[in-house]
Amino acid sequence: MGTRHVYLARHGAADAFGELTPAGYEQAGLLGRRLAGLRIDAVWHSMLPRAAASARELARHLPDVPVAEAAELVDHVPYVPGPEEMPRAWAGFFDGFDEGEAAAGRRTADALVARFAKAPERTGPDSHEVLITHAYPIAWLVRDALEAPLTRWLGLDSANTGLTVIEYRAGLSPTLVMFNDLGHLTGELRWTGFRAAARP
Ligand SMILES: O=C(O)[C@@H](CO)OP(=O)(O)O
Repeated sequence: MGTRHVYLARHGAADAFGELTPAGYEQAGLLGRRLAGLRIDAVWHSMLPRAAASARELARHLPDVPVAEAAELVDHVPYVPGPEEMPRAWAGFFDGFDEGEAAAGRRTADALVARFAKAPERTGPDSHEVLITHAYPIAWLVRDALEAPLTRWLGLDSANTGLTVIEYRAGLSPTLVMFNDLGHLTGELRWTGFRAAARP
């Protein structure tokens, strides 16, 4: 049965202007080395500079693999919970979000799923794509794969270059193979840009 292998990663660490930092380049290079042993058909990236630079850097380890922008991978808030489903801890986060922004985010989220989260034909060939994007689109694709409630994208954070793998097969629920794996990073690079409060 044809399997669509999707390797998702958040870009490397970025500065306050959204540009990749030296540590971010190192993280992206290490992710490239990790992926170098795999068959990869294409690298797609968000149009934002931190994602585009990460994709180019990791692709140095993937000779002859095409690298291209995909509009659906842009950073966006995929779903704004309604008042009755809003987790209390997140309520302040959505202050100032108007309906137009929420609708635009939802359209992008739908387009993201339509393009990258669909199973191939049952008899189709395997495919292997790397997507370099942002924390919220990754959270949305994981939520979609788990068929979890729409609000469940909240709290599914990714570290810089954290690797998430999802496999899609016709007629089956998607398989979440790994989430936010940092096995390619060592030492301080594991923690650069990491947002969890429990940093040692
Ligand atoms: O700002 C953030 O927290 C995330 C949201 O997706 O963006 P980025 O992964 O680009 O840092």
